[in-house]
Amino acid sequence: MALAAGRAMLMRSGVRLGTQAAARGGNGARRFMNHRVVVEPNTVPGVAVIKFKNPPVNSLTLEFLTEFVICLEKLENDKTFRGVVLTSDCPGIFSAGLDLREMCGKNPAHYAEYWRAVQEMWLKVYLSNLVLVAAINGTSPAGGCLIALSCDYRVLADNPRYRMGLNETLLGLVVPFWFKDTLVNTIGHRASERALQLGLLFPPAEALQLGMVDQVVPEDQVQSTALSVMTQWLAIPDHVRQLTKNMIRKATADHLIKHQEADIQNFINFISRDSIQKSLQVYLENLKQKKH
Ligand SMILES: CCCCC/C=C\C/C=C\C/C=C/C(=O)SCCNC(=O)CCNC(=O)[C@H](O)C(C)(C)COP(=O)(O)OP(=O)(O)OC[C@H]1O[C@@H](n2cnc3c(N)ncnc32)[C@H](O)[C@@H]1OP(=O)(O)O
Repeated sequence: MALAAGRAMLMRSGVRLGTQAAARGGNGARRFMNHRVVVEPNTVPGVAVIKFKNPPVNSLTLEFLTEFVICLEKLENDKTFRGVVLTSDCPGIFSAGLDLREMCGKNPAHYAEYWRAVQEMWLKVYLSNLVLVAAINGTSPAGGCLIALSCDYRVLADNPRYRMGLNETLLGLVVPFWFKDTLVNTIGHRASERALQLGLLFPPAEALQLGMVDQVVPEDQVQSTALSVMTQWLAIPDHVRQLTKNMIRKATADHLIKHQEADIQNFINFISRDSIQKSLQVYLENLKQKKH
């Protein structure tokens, strides 16, 4: 169902599924390539590595979200895969979060389509039957952080330039309740109150201390650590682990599922306000200015 919706979304946004290519890597492994998401089976049996490849900053465009959901769905349906490592192909950036241009100067129909894609991506990641390990090899604000928080385990590169957190208030945005729930479930209520209101982005040592990530390792060991953690998780039989994960996460996901349409309407109303549009434009302008 989500796959069909995703395909329709891709068609609407002009992305041709026929451009997906399959090739053989050096180790003979099959390697699926979309435009923006690369899926590589790994040397660890049953484990794939998804690399985000939406340069320059892996922002979560509608096309990216659609490809990502389709990739995850394919891996879930392929019984040879039990775990996935999520990482980035863009140096120094895991994901810059939601694509600000998708939320700026568009019409309500576009905002509705975009927000549904964000919701569907989160539900797919958060409730995945696969073991998901985030190998966070770069900065990950807001929506990028949400993806990592929705995985089962997080390994972050020990680079003081990398920051992680939900910084929505710094953009003049209110954090969606399910982003908030995901953070609270990870770092607890009090730490979330402070982090969310101040829009804090944490360097690795602080992210570790807060429990936002599970491990901080040297940058060149992020993926290998994620793969060895995966081996530990895969030692548990899938069905008991999946039932346990579902038991823990279901209430949080159901909260969004129950209010999905209202959440879309709230998003449209909020993002369409002149004051919010101005804030986003100023934020984008500031990103440009800092280059000069
Ligand atoms: C009451 C009801 C409430 C209902 C809910 C309502 C609203 C909530 C809605 C949404 C929640 C929002 C979630 C989000 O994820 S918002 C996005 C947050 N992301 C950020 O703040 C990151 C911004 N980017 C950066 O800080 C930096 O770009 C970087 C990631 C640290 C990388 O820095 P670097 O110096 O390497 O690159 P540049 O800054 O030069 O960027 C290159 C290029 O990319 C453009 N860009 C960067 N980030 C984004 C983005 N998120 N979306 C779109 N485009 C982005 C940047 O502008 C540059 O473009 P250019 O054309 O100038 O080359």
